[in-house]
Amino acid sequence: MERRENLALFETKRYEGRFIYRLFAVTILVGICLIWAYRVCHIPKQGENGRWAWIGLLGAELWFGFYWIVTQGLRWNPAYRRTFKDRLSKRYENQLPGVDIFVCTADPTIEPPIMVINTVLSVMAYDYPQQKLSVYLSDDGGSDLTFYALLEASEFAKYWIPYCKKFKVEPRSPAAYFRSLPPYQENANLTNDSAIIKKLYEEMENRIETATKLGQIPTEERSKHKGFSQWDSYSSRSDHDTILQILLDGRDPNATDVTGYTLPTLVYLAREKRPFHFHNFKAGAMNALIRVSSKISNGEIILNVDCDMYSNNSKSIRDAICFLVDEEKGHDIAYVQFPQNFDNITKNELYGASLRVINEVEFHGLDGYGGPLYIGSGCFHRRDILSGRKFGVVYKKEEKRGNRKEQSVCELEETSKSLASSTYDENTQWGREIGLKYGCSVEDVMTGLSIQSQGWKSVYFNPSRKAFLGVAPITLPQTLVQHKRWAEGCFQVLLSKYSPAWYAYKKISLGLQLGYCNYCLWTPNCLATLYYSIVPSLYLLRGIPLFPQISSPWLIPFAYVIIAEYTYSLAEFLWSGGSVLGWWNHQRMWFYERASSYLFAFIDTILNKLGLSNSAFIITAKAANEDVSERYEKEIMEFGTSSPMFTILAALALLNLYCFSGAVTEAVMAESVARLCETLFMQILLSGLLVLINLPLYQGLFLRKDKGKMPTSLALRSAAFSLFACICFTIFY
Ligand SMILES: O=c1ccn([C@@H]2O[C@H](COP(=O)(O)OP(=O)(O)O[C@H]3O[C@H](CO)[C@@H](O)[C@H](O)[C@H]3O)[C@@H](O)[C@H]2O)c(=O)[nH]1
Ligand SMILES: [Mn+2]
Repeated sequence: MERRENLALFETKRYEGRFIYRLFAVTILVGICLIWAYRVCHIPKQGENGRWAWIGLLGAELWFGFYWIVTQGLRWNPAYRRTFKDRLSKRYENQLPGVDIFVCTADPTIEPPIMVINTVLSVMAYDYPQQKLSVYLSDDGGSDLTFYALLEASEFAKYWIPYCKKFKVEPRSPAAYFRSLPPYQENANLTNDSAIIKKLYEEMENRIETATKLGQIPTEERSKHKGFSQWDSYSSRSDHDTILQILLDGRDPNATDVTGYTLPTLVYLAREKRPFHFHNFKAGAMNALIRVSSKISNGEIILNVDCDMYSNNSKSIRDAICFLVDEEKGHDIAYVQFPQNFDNITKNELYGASLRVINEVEFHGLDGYGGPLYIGSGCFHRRDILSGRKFGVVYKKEEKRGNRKEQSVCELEETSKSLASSTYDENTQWGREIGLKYGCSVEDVMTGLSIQSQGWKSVYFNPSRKAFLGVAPITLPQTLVQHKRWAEGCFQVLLSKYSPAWYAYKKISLGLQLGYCNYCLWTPNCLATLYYSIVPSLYLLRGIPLFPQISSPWLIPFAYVIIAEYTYSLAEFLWSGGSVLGWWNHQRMWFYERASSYLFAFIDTILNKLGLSNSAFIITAKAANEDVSERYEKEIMEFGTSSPMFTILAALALLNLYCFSGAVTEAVMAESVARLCETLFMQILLSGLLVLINLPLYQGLFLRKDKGKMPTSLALRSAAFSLFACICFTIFY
């Protein structure tokens, strides 16, 4: 017999080089302490120039140093996982758990139905016993167009799934698969099967796109399916009954694909919406899905994906199950989170949307301390834990599916509908102790933290063939708005009952607490960043030094920390598979997010706490017009709209341009370049770097003519504003 270790369904490895990293981190910490010491020892005396600016810098540097320590929780102890799917098949092939897959969509215009059903098809075609698979589409848009597309998909699936199995197709989203075929196959070399399936797909795509464009479904299609009658009582997307339709029933012996094999169950759900009942965004949708699916398929495992995140790896469901059914270590694991990757990232990732370092470094770090955050899409959960099972309570395998067998599809639909009513949650524990948490714009992070705080572990699995690919935002305003929602949500978590800073204390490991805080403290970063990007530059304009002179030994810790940290961050980025220019673009986004998204998130969270505003969920667009897409492909920054975020970014960029050029001109005129460099070197460097990183913004303000440039009114406004700030400062200081 094999030894027990050889039979484990997964293994965990620690990163070998972590000791070298730790040594490096200690030297940085020494540098940081020396910088603090310099600030404290050299505070200008009362009445001397720059005293308050100096104290402010001390505050900013204390913050940055503290935040740097927090980020160490993500790098100190990374873990890497590997699964053994062959062992899983050998031991469990006939007793694999049922898996319910939830796909969420919310708006047919910014989440086109054709994209949604490609995701649905990709998860229907998982390499998994089909009778154990159920796919639910939750449509918060309540759109008959999306329903129509799903109906089409349920027909196409009968050809697509057997085709995928026969040819071991990857990826199993038809659109992505046909895109991935090399061009020469386009015409001659397509096998007969491929040609047929491609034609079927294109015809379906055509019908769906036409309907979407016209905004209505052909009458004959409408009359073909009784499901459309549920829209008769529909008045608007925020006011309608529950619409529930079991399109394919896995129990039905006639619901088979063209080769006679069972198809997965496929369900369309638009939960009830009423104008006077708050629907809690995605968390509300997920909770309705948990309840409805418990009646219909009651799969032990739940996978959630966003409607744009198709499965790129037909095996990942088995990977996840290796963790959850492992006899020795499996029962402590509540969820398995896969990274979120995107298939529309350009070479140098202009908007830093790849989440590269988070995926390749930081989440492995979290995994070393008890497991990653739950970040929504791409996460496999145990149903009973989401439904409120507490850690330590012995799991009783209850009778599955209840009396489902005796019910007809119609009965089942009718009895399940009430579970998706808009008032179901009222006066229940849903949204609090059961299901996903309400009231936070990152419902997932808060839910994951409360699960981990009970004692459960989670697992991060990052296979080399990416498990899920989605659509990243392709304009600057979309990116900044998405980051604002994330930052605001994470800050809400910090201030909530489930705060990683106090609630989780001693419930999760210190490393994991730091890891959570790293994200939960994104928002307050805006203050120190704004301070650092404004004050030293203004003082440069007045010629007042705020950093050590170039000949002073105190410059060494500054130089060391800056050079070592930037070199490390570049190395980490390259190691994660990025390019040098990609890193540079990331640095820009780092600055933009802190100076705008996080600032607005900060203000909104405070207002929210004071009861003065409500946070909304602004859904990220997944489609764009050709003009915008073209500029995205060329990596030209897209501004386009007038947003208060841009006013701030533009004002900051221009302020630094004035200060930098002002200082340089003065030095050249007074022929005192050497003296200037000696005393103000760090400030020149800082504002010079800010000018350099803002080059695309200056172009957008003054040089470009296309539709993606900054609006002229905004350019004038921010130019005037920053000029005014500089003049006031020089005159009145
Ligand atoms: O009222 C709503 C609003 C949104 N959604 C769905 O939620 C998903 C995420 O929305 P998206 O606009 O794509 O937000 P992202 O910022 O890209 O989403 C990330 O961040 C969210 C908040 O943490 C997570 O829920 C997601 O899974 C994660 O991919 C989409 O499928 C939407 O259709 C709903 O179902 N109902
Ligand atoms: Mn998304």
